Amino acid sequence: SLDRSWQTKVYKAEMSYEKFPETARLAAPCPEASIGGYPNVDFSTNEFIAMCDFVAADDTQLSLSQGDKVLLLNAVTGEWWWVEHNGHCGYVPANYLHGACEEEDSDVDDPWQDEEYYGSYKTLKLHLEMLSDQPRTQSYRNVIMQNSQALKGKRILDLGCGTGIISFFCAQLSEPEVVYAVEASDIVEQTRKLVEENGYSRVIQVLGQRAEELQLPTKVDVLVSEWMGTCLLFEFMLESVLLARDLWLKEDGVMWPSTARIHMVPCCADREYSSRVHFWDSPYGLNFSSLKPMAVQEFFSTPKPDYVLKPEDCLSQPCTLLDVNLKTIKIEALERMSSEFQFHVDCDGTFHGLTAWFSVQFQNIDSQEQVDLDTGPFNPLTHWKHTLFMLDQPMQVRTGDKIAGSAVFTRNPIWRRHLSVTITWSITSPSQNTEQVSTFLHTARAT
Ligand SMILES: NC(=[NH2+])NCCC[C@H]1O[C@@H](n2cnc3c(N)ncnc32)[C@H](O)[C@@H]1O
Repeated sequence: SLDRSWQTKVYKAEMSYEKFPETARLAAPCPEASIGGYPNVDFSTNEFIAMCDFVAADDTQLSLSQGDKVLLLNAVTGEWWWVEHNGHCGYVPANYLHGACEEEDSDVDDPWQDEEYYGSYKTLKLHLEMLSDQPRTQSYRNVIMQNSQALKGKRILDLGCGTGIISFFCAQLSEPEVVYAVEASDIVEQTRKLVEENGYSRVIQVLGQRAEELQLPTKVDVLVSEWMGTCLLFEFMLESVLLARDLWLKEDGVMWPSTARIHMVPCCADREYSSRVHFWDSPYGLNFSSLKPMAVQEFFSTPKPDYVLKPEDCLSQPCTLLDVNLKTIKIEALERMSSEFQFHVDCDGTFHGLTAWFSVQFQNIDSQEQVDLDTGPFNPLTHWKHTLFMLDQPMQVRTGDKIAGSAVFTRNPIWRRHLSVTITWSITSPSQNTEQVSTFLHTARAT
């Protein structure tokens, strides 16, 4: 029979390895690292911080609130650690905890990992990938074309301009008074040359600095930026955009994108599950199935940021988890964003995981229309692809079943470009009228 109890899984979305692989060395391994074989946990300090609330499921576990400091007494397994907090001891899921440092600021000397981050944008690789992404780049071009009249004589800030493509669209398709093209990585030297060689030096002013240090002669009418990362938020460049908004956008100024949404859908991901887990059943006729739990742990405790979801693998209509208004959202709201969801399964199949993607909308200046860039499975694929959150244990679901729960996006209190996603869900069938029989934590240790 189908296990109907609540499941919770914390995915630590430290998926930056593709972008700046050096991050791996940031969590310096230490001699004790052999405890339970965690490659990246720094045991030199036994103080850890709870990265999000944890509700004990029984009296052997210890409830914590986000930010609580605990003492690690025994890293019993990769999943459960025996810790002490305010005189109480108990088990806590290891991946709810982040290595605290004695002096908060000294050990974490680069919480934004800016060296790796801007280092990854100084070469052409990522800029080629972004410029080659037609749906992405064409959306910005369409917005500027549709607002060509409204942009006449306006001051525009293009934040994180990269090679300057958005600034070029503004100068080429309209007649703004000025476009401030701001770029912190070394690619900016090339951008300066491109502006010169394309004859836009009178309109486009290239500023080689971080948005955080930006000094402009006046406020601007339009703040346009392509800041979206995997799962919308990853990299948290959004914080820089909101900072620039608060400092340099006029009261009645326009944000492009104007709104941003995260969408999610339950899906079948049989190929992914088979190739990583069922593989161990009988490689070369041998029984390696005892490795399956380790495979689930290793491959499914972080989201897969480059998944391509096919429409036919969706098990229900998608839902919108977050809907952010970029003119009004406050920076502190980014620390923790949560949302309930409810999916009505509309086809029989295997529920392997949940896939997320984002869409952004650009509000026209002089009309109600808007341009929509939707990176989801029903639209042309973009370089962001989709983000797959795999369950540890797939479940059979049938038409009419309901998958309900919540997703919490928790920004990493220490590594400021990272986030964790905690997904809690339960499945109920029309035939079954049982309430949730128990709440148990299904966590996975992230590397
Ligand atoms: N959509 C994304 N995920 N990435 C595409 C835009 C990122 C571009 O903005 C630059 N960039 C990112 N943050 C900043 C900042 N705070 N100040 C200036 N440039 C920045 C970065 O160097 C890169 O060229």
